[in-house]
Amino acid sequence: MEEVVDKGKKRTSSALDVQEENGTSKFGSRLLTEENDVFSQNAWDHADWDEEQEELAKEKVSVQLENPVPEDEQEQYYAEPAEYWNKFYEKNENRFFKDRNWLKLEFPELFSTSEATAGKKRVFEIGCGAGNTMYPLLEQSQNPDLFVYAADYSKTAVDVVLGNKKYDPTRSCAFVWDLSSSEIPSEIEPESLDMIVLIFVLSALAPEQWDQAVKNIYKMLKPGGLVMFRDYGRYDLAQLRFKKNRLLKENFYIRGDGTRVYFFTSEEIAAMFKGSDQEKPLFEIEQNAVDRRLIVNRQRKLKMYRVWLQGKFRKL
Ligand SMILES: C[S@@+](CC[C@H](N)C(=O)[O-])C[C@H]1O[C@@H](n2cnc3c(N)ncnc32)[C@H](O)[C@@H]1O
Repeated sequence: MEEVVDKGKKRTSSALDVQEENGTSKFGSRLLTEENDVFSQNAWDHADWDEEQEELAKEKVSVQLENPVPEDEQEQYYAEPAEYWNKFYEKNENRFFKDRNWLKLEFPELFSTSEATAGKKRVFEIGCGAGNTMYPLLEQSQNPDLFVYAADYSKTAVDVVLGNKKYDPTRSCAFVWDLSSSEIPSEIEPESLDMIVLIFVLSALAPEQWDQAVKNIYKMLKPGGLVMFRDYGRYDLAQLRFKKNRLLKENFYIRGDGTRVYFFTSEEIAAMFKGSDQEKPLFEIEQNAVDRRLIVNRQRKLKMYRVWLQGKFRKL
């Protein structure tokens, strides 16, 4: 099992170092029952989050709020955000392909599309990066009628997907597309998809783009189609580690490599998928969970929390 540990080194944040932690069972099973045992291992699942932690987190965030990115520097991060991801993929070459044991455990519905008897299924991985969902799904697929689309607004990321020797145009299609754009991609028919995968991508959008993103997702899914979502939660250690002059807006930051990241609450996610200007909700929420893990640095006696949100939303 891969653990996230704080090596206590000084470093600048990058999109590479903040998104992974694998569990061997649903949301993990390393339970801390005796507080005195806290430094006896490196990580605990379902960690309690008490008032003291909440206060500490708020204090850190209030320092960040008082010291945002200088106003005259902010515009560049809104102007061409995909450029920073292009640089990220140029620089990191193959280091971003992750072995995701948790994917199948957390999203069995996704993998049910790959069963021999599943029939015609269409899945779309948005913000696909290197294809961290598409490739494992296709690799184990027994379903000749499964087709997987993958899109990213970073051309370099899409080139990485296309350049993978496992890329198979008879079973998949990768292309450049921005989730926040006003049109759905020409490759995809309205109401044609069974599932959409959003793993660590909504967090890269600016809050004013959420609405359009959800509209696009809604438009592409069949009625009854499912969204699989996993992303950063409020007060994740990656948020609390941000130093001064990295905050663009509340809970929205610029990493050292120029990529943007938002830290959500589950209430924000629920509101987003209900749809803002609709009386009738767009999606039924089947799961909207907080996955909180306590990460311990035994040497430095430090306690930190990873906080992820995970959701499953069904188009009504
Ligand atoms: C943190 S990475 C996650 C990549 C992949 N989903 C994974 O989990 O490995 C975020 C990805 O979303 C892409 N992205 C960010 N904003 C996007 C947008 N508006 N439209 C499409 N892709 C976007 C980035 O280029 C990047 O590849």
